[in-house]
Amino acid sequence: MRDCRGSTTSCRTHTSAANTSTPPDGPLGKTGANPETLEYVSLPTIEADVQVLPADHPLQSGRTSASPLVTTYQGTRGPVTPIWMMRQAGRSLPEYRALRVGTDMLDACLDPAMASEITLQPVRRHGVDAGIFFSDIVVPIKLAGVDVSIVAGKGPVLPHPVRTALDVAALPELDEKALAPISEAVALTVAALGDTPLIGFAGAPFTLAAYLVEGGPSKDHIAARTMMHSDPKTWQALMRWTASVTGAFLRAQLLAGASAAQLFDSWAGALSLADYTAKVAPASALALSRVHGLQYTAPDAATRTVPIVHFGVGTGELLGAMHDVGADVMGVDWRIPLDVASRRLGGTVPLQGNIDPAFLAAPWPVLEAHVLDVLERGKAAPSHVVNLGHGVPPDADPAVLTRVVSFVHEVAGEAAAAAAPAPTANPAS
Ligand SMILES: O=C(O)CCc1c2[nH]c(c1CC(=O)O)Cc1[nH]c(c(CC(=O)O)c1CCC(=O)O)Cc1[nH]c(c(CC(=O)O)c1CCC(=O)O)Cc1[nH]c(c(CCC(=O)O)c1CC(=O)O)C2
Repeated sequence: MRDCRGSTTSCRTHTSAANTSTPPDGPLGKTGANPETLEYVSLPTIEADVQVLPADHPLQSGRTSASPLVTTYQGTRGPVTPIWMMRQAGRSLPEYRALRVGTDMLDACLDPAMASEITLQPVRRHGVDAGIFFSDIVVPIKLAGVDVSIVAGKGPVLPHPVRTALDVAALPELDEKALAPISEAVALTVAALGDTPLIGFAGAPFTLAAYLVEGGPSKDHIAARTMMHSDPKTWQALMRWTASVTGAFLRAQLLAGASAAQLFDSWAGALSLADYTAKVAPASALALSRVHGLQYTAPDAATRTVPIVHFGVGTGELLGAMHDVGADVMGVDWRIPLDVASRRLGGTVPLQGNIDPAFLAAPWPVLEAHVLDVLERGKAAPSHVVNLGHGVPPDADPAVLTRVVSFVHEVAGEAAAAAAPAPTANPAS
């Protein structure tokens, strides 16, 4: 949790202890990258883009600042263990499938009324503790003017992969006015959500760059990892571009009313720790610098920043490095138990996760035992928001998802009741 109390002008990004030098205007702007060698020498110190959230923002007006999600992300354990699920909106819901008939995925993302309605569907149905904005990680790339589409059953496809220095130089800058449909959809959603927080999200620079270089989904991201090593200058320019568009996308969602942010580096698990730290982390820090400085006054009068979650798949070895780019909360996939993840993070970082999506189709007693195990292991962290270890599978049974949400709320409620002091018999006498 970053509490900017006492800070007059800025709240800086989290930086690594190794951060010693700050050469002016390196390849990532005012960062710690060495412009001579084009190698990152340390995590950058980047000045956050400071801005006080508008008075009617749900965090500033107090609608969501004391919600279970926000306070748990800030490290406080309350009587409710909040739960939401990645991909809670979308194909698992019949109401989504009905609404999407005849509308292309990216068109749906850019139709404010439709994106808002889809975001609200799982909140109404499941009673989750947050909405996740319905969009996609490639939306800001599309809004910048890059040719990208989402092919059903395959994922994002780019007919012109970005492979050379010229390709990178030709990438169009994102005109932030193009983000208007995103801001509009978020504003509509937040108005309907009341005191339930909305989470904004974006893809991290590496995961986006991997799509751009490969031209679509791939197993091992070998083309992207090859560019990283064989043409570091082009790689850095590409990472700078992706950091810029994705940072702007996330910032627009938060300014328009989202109460928390999640950065997805879904494919970072393909990287060694050394490559992640040297070639990727600085760009993720740069993207997050666009949202670190968004401040509000909390109910306890402290100046706080919007909570930021960082999530990746297969990133058990990278947890510390991914936290160091400036995350408040670490999302954990199903591969390592939460108590192990917490230990790796020094026991000080709020966690989110990590029900294995494979259990959703198991008989209820098997799923129930798994959820209880996740809740128990989550106690090792300062606080815990329940989620899946990755997205809801498209064929998941929505009734099972609702049951998991009620069960998590119930178990937490029972634990809180058991911990409360026993009521005194006949207090009047
Ligand atoms: O298969 C994949 O998950 C990756 C490829 C893929 C992406 N968008 C896509 C697809 C095709 C598909 O889902 O079938 C295409 C995509 N994005 C989305 C949907 C809706 C759905 O899953 O039914 C769909 C399927 C659309 C359809 O065919 O109807 C929406 C989406 N993507 C995402 C989010 C954020 C979230 O999960 O909470 C959200 C919105 C929130 C929500 O649905 O509740 C995030 C996303 N999109 C994407 C990635 C990259 C990850 C990866 O490539 O493994 C990631 C990050 C992640 O899930 O780890 C790219």
